[in-house]
Amino acid sequence: MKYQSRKKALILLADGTIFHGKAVGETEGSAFGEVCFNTGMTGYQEIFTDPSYYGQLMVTTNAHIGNYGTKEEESQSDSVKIAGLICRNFSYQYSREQADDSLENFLAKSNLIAISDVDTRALVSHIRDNGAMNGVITTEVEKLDELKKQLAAVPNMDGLELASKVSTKEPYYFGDENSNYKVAALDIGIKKNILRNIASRGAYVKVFPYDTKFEDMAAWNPDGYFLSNGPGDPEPLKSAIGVAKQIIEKDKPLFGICLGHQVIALANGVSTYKMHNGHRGINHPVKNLLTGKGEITSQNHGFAVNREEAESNTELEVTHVHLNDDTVAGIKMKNKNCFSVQYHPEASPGPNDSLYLFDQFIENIAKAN
Ligand SMILES: NC(=O)CC[C@H](N)C(=O)O
Repeated sequence: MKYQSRKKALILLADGTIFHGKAVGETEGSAFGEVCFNTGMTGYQEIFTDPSYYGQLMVTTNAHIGNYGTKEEESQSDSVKIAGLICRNFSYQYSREQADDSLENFLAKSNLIAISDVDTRALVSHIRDNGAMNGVITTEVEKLDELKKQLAAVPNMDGLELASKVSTKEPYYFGDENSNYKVAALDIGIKKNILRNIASRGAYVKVFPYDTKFEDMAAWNPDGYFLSNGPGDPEPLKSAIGVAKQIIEKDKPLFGICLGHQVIALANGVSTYKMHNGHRGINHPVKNLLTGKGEITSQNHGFAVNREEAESNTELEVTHVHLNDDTVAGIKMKNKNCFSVQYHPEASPGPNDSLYLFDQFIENIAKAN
């Protein structure tokens, strides 16, 4: 066995609770962030590279992580985006013919701090009962007092703007320029599989940096607009909220996913709030109130749209609800070409029940043209 005497490691939570573990491979150092957990049994590479997780320490509840290696095309962005990994059993060996690397090498390329052999069931129960909180994972177990001080200075996710940390610096194109339609996407943390899903339905996408003005997007003359998923609190995203307001005012086809959905709600004067614990997994049940059908969805969010405000807003209709806790899972505007969902129809990872939403977006664009 390669790592018989692995270094001691631990996770210290903001409330002082400590869980012990061991360093993964050559991992050394400390990583701070908001501790959150994902219950997906597959899709670790997609999760680790999803820009929405920027600044978060990821606890994977599946008992085995790494056992099918990694494969370039499964990454949802150009690098690992989580702040650190906490897992139960880390597999140094992998068995999948198509894999092109081990998870250990994949994470090492990003110098990610990862710890394993943690009692993740106890840790998840603690977070579920006490709510989302910051933490630090470390191999510097002798520096506990210093780490406690540093941890106290880590900002709370509530109120934190993070889209600027993951957004593209320059606009870029995705798809076939001879497509039927043009979609302008505001990158506040976009996942690759969203781009694939829009492009494969006959739209050429231009991706714009998070702080692009509406006029600069409109100058490309797009047929529709897209607001992406992304990390952090939606509330500080004043520029994106302004862009959404202008798209809505012009009644251009607009679709938003997750952070983009929250931005659309805020553009309509509906507030968002930090949840006790977010939804992160690939088996979240949602009901489509327009069709009465259920869908099993991929989710990853720690904020949500205020349901009472959304329901009493005369411009809006709540179209989807989360069946576990009745939170808002989707909205549309009654008299505008605009809709959004809190979850991830592009999956990656997760089920494909909700792919119809991309078809709907393209139909909305077609109707408007
Ligand atoms: N996946 C996302 O877009 C997440 C949105 C937002 N950062 C939240 O946690 O609620």
